[in-house]
Amino acid sequence: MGSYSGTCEIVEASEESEPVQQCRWQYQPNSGLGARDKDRKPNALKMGYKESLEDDINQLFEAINLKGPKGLSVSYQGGASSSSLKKNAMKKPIAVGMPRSPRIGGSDSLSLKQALRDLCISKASEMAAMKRLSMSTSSPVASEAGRIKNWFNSVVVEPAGGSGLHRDENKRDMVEASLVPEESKSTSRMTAGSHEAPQKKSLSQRANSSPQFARARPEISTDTSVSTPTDVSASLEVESQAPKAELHQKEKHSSASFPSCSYADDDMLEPENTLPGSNKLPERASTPKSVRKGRSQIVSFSSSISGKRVSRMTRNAPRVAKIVVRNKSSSGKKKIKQGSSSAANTFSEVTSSLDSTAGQLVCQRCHCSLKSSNNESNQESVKLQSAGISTEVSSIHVNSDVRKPTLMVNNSNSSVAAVPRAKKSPKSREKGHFSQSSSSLGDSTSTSISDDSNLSRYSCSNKPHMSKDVRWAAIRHIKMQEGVLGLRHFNLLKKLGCGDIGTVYLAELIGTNCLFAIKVMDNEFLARRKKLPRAQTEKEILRMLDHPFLPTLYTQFTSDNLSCLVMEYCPGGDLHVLRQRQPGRYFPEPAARFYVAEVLLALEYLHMLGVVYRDLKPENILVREDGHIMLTDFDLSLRCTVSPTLLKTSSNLDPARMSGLGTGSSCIEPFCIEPSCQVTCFSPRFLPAAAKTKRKAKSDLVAQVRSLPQLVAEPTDARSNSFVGTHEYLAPEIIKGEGHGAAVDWWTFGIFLYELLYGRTPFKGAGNEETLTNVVLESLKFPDSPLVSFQARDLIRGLLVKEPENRLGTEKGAAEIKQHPFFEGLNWALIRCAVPPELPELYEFGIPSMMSPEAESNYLECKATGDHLEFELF
Ligand SMILES: Nc1ncnc2c1ncn2[C@@H]1O[C@H](COP(=O)(O)OP(=O)(O)OP(=O)(O)O)[C@@H](O)[C@H]1O
Repeated sequence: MGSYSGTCEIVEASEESEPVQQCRWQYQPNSGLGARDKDRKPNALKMGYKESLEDDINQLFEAINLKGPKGLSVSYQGGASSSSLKKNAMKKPIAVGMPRSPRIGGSDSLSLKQALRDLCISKASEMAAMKRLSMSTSSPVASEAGRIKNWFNSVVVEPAGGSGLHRDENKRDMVEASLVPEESKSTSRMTAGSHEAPQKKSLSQRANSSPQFARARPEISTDTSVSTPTDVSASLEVESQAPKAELHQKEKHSSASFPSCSYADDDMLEPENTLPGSNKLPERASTPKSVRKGRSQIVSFSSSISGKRVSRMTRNAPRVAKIVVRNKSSSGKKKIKQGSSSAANTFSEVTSSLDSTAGQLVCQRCHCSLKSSNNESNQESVKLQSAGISTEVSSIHVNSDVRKPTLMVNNSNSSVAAVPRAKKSPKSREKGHFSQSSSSLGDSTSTSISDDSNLSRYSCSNKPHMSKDVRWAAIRHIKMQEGVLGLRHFNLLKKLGCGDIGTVYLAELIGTNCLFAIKVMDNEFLARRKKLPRAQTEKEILRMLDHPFLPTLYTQFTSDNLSCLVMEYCPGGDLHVLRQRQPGRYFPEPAARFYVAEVLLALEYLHMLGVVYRDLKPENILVREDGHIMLTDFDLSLRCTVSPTLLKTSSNLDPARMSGLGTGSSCIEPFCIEPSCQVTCFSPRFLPAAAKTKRKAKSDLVAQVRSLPQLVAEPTDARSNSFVGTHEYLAPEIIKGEGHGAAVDWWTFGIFLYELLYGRTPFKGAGNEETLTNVVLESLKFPDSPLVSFQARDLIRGLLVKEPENRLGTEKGAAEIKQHPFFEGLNWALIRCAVPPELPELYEFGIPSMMSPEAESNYLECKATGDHLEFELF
């Protein structure tokens, strides 16, 4: 299947300024327990900056206790003393059920501390808004952001002197208030808009010229997105002057051989076909099978459409942008899936024999150990790192009693790979698959130059949710020893998959037992294909992320012109593969609800960081070992500025009440799991103490929440004309070239939910053209089977509104969607503790089931000769 390389790509300026952390949350040792762990240890939550966590928690508990039992819907045993709380802070996973379930795991006892901790995790999105505020000081909208921030501070932030806990709570309150939807519109501005204005105009004209699109054409004002280039902190580079559409097609090679992979030669990458009318059009990449995986990137509308209504429209229009349609071949997709899926196998094997060393990292270079300050928590910290729950930061100290890590299967040399395992796989197979020679890598990367000269910038200090992950310590340790980190310090165990801009490997940081996913990108290749901006975009976005459902970037460096991103490894395969393995190839509704809910939180967080994701699809959602998700792949994302916009002031609010001081509340507990409090558990405590009944409390709460000042902190007005995404997931406004913004993510979110529930996307046609035509013109239909609830269908209907301005989420962001009845009963704050849908055994994702014997033997063969990895990467 072809893939087109682009000349009209996202070129986003790097945001070098380090975001100021206005609010952080950290987790104490022993807090890292997987969602499935039955025996949870007491967790201590630290909120705020430096204050003693235990003190704060204990104060909070005492305060709660003093207020009497009425507010506590979660039982804890042993009273409110700190010791008893610790003792009884055992927590069972909370089940996410269908909407009819009144509460999640309501019968289970919950750890207050655990709940608080997870509440904080779940509030990462709100924190992102604050982070974004602080980052936007240099943007043209800084003054507005500052004004709102100041206003907020004056209204809700506790005066100086408050404890860190209070301060944090208030910030949560503030952000929560911002999530309450209300009528207004955002003043978010997309910094790159100006670059795309010419294209936008022409594409709009083109779209308008097509009567077929008249009824579906959104009424988007063309003057909403243009900003001057000087505004641009992140820009789009569009070759809008070219009166032609140039399409570069690339066949994605996904050889099963390791480590060779991925990129085709130039001829295959950039075929250019000249069409009449001086327009260069691509050779169509219309193999229906590949449509699903194909992604179109910055393409003029006609690039892949010929004939039919859609193509007529586009052909009538002037071509102003180069076209880049990337279609992954079916074989390529399969290969990628193989790689992705096999990750689980690798993980199982790598971890299968490592229990004994799980709690201790042994450096094989200097024979010292990377020992957690809390040995007990060490293993669990690793267990939970992929789940986004942190434990104590490991300290590094020499340990004369060296514990050799369990030897990994390695058929090449003495390279040893061990890993603090997250979960013991019940079975281990595929011995001998991890044979990449570290020495060969070392040879090939002898000129490693660390990009990450300021490693501390990417240290855990900027990623609170992963701050206790031992991997930070492992990286620091190697860096301290070697000075710079390079590819030679990693033992590449396995290729996980190939993308358009790089290849992802499972890698062990040699001597540390720590596994990472390393994305390796050839800078020369990227430069030749004009894909450096995409790589840069991905890198910059990854650096910003700090969320349980998004990947953590540990470090980055350049080795021999190979740009490497060292990320969190996600062993569970992706949702696309997982869906295929479901009976009927669709997910049961509770499972679908779980996945889309976590994705929604990730999208919300991204939006608050000023990132429009644009490429949502099951393939980009990896499943962690614990069953929670990780949204990946940001190279097609759009970065824009976000200016939290005050939708509604509330002059009649008492600031003291808004700050949550001095009033009782039926929702005082941040760990409340009452469905009726799912939004308000983060809201200020302002309900009158006299609220007797739950119903009364709820109605009062709703009324008072409605009276809160409200902000929208998502980029509701961002605009781009790039043609990006995957055909079946493309929003109508992208296809029509009328400019798009964050609403495209809500469209794709609707497609995503539809696919999970029905096993297919709603507008899929026989080929790309038909699919695109259907997206724009066909009305949404639901199959009779499988049976899907009214709430789910209603949500999909709200999301798949063709006019973005009328689409659910467009005006007020994720908050609108979260409040849909489909999610009723789901406690967003505690979803991180919910029991994920059952996963097949990890090893079942592996190579044998996905790869032919022939391919597998090639794979092994190549691995054994992987001395020149760098030459075989691309
Ligand atoms: N952190 C990770 N853990 C495990 N597997 C990963 C991880 N990141 C990526 N992968 C696997 O590697 C494959 C390639 O990822 P990559 O992001 O480079 O390509 P892609 O998803 O096809 O997107 P693109 O073409 O835009 O780069 C993915 O399909 C995924 O299966």
